[in-house]
Amino acid sequence: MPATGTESGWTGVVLAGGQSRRMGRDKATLVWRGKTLLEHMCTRLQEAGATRIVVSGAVPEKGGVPDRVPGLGPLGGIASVAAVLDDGPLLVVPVDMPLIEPEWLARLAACQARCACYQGHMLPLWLQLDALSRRVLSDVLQHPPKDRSLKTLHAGQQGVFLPLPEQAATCLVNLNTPEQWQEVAS
Ligand SMILES: Nc1nc2c(ncn2[C@@H]2O[C@H](COP(=O)(O)OP(=O)(O)OP(=O)(O)O)[C@@H](O)[C@H]2O)c(=O)[nH]1
Repeated sequence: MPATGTESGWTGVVLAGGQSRRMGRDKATLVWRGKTLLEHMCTRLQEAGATRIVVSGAVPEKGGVPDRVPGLGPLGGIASVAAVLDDGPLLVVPVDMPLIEPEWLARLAACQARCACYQGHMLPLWLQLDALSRRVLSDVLQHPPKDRSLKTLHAGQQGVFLPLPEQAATCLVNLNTPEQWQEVAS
């Protein structure tokens, strides 16, 4: 199990699989300020209070929980991680948001919200898993759904979002393309 930390508290999960097609190279291994994006995200989660970090996706040289059913995107990655961990709280983040502020992750981890939102838009990858979403995830691996959107995890769960305030905008930068990467790296 490629995890570090203790068995108590909450587990931070970094989604680091996928194809990085738009970027044209593996986003997890891009180096920014002397560290890879994957290392940055692990650090952010630790700073937010995660007592264990798990990487989702077969990341070369870093270990990682491989996707059990390839091709299901982030939903499949999260389901694969949830399947190998105990029932403790999990907080999931993507690998490509290096400006994420630990403060907001800590707030999400500390409240009952399932997911953060900003200006009315859900941030589906800032995700906290509860018993219900774990049940949905277990079905995902056995019966892969047509709709692979993470929104399926939140169906019928309106009103359980943590709204991020205006000042959180800067940490929502998502690096998907070489242009976005250049902007942050330069
Ligand atoms: N474990 C796992 N993680 C994934 C998978 N697809 C995407 N991710 C992760 O989910 C987050 C959002 O990914 P996207 O930007 O939507 O997809 P991507 O594959 O990284 O990039 P594109 O190919 O350009 O769409 C990133 O942190 C990815 O590393 C997958 O199939 N498995």
